[in-house]
Amino acid sequence: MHITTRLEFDAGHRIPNHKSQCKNLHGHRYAIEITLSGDIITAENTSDNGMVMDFSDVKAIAKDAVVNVWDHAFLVYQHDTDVLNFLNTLPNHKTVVFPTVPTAENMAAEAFRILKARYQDTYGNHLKLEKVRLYETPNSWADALG
Ligand SMILES: Nc1nc2c(c(=O)[nH]1)N=C([C@H](O)[C@H](O)COP(=O)(O)OP(=O)(O)OP(=O)(O)O)CN2
Ligand SMILES: [Zn+2]
Repeated sequence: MHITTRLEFDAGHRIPNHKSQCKNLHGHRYAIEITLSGDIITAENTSDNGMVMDFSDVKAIAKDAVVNVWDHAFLVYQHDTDVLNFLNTLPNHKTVVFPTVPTAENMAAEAFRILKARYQDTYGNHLKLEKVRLYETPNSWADALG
């Protein structure tokens, strides 16, 4: 069985060296969809009975590990020196330094890497992170698969 839940957040970024307008500082209302696989839990008289994982627990983990970290932050590539130096002049600015250029593809891959270890199987139901889908706009997204 597969389950998917979706969260949204706002963040700024730029793609240095982009051939068009994405080299400018700008922001998106991102959406992230988390897909897990596992057996349906059959544990009578428990809150999780009939679920792969409670959606609220799926979301709580994603918020804690990724969404709250990236929300209202500026995501900057670690080698984008001009922007990084500028952001470092702003007191208490929420800046997230990315190891890769913060494209939808790299953000999906980074979220997958962070979240993979966070979804732990507590009922022996073979819980597994299958996919992270990262929407940069309503029309464009990237999938990171396990
Ligand atoms: N493969 C990728 N291509 C592009 C990415 C990306 O992450 N992966 N990112 C960008 C820019 O960040 C840009 O902000 C988004 O580009 P675009 O889709 O052209 O933006 P629109 O606002 O025009 O999107 P609509 O869906 O048409 O509203 C560029 N390319
Ligand atoms: Zn963009």
